[in-house]
Amino acid sequence: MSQIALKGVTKSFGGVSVIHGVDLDIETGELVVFVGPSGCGKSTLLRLISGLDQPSAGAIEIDGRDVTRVSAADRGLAMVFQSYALYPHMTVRQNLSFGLENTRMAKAEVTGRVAEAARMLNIEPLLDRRPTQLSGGQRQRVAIGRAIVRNPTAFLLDEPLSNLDAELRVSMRAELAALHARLGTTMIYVTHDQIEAMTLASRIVVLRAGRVEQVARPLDLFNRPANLFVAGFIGAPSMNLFPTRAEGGTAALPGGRRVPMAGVPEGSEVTIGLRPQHLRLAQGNEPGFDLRIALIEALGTETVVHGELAGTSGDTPRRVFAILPGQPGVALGDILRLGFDEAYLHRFGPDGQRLVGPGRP
Ligand SMILES: Nc1ncnc2c1ncn2[C@@H]1O[C@H](COP(=O)(O)OP(=O)(O)OP(=O)(O)O)[C@@H](O)[C@H]1O
Repeated sequence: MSQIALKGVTKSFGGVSVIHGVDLDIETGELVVFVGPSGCGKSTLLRLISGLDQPSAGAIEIDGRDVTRVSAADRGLAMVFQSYALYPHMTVRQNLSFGLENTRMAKAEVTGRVAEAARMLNIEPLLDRRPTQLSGGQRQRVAIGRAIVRNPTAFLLDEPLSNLDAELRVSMRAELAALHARLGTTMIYVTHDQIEAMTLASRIVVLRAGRVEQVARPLDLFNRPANLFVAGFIGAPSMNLFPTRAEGGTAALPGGRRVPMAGVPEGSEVTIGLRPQHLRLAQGNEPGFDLRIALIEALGTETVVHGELAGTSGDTPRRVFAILPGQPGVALGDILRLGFDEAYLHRFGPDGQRLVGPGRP
């Protein structure tokens, strides 16, 4: 039995439908991350699970109990927001204990839980300060501490790190991963940050316009995107997608190289995907396609090349990204011939869904 289950959950605001029949099962102890473009419904879905909003149709179950009409306070979940939402007039200690005192918990129990959370989050020296006397990272720790002391069934985190600077995000990300491993409590986490999603998640839920596009473990999502949307959304820079046509069991890529494309009707419009990191400088006479370099991002460990397909006709030349290892010594305007291994090809059918079959992952 899943711990948190969404069954046909739908949400409309003033007649406008924003969540369209979402089904989702989350197991105990998972860290599930919601990702998707701005406005796709990540926060709305989290608020529906938390009980801050009510679904228009469908049901939400926690530990087998239908909680669809149960108030947020009685669902046993704890929410952590991007904005921290700390009480400014209270000390850190009071911020941590306030919610528990309201439940009439015994004082000794409250003190014990606050001390344990403060120790876990390394905020013991800050207990007598007010939020204005804390850095952003410290405030976020307090917000997480306030969730921990409640000993919730699950944590719901809405972009908890997005107000922090880049360096702090990285360290807080590691702390959150360690915290999750230590507590073993289910977490549902909304983020815009793909690195956060890839590194933290047990499974990622990719949403688009209020619908689930794919639910999978991070590397499965990267290696086997279910459709063109997920292929283009996961991975930065994005997967290169080449629309083409199936002819005689093969399909042509720019530059003329033909690759196997069995199992689709002759003449179908298909798409071939190649990740930037799977393109490499062609060896000898190896067939490939020619890219004119339009931009170079030299990162030291790797070089991201933005190229235009040489010989592309029409007004907008096709952009192709390649990630080359190290510092290959390329210059703007150079023409590179890029090759690839067929094992790395992604194939999508006329409906945009991944083509799977013998010999294809
Ligand atoms: N209270 C509301 N009233 C009306 N429309 C709303 C309300 N809350 C959200 N929406 C709409 O629902 C859609 C989903 O919003 P939501 O905030 O869940 O998206 P999101 O994926 O979290 O976006 P972002 O990544 O930008 O935070 C949007 O079109 C938004 O405008």
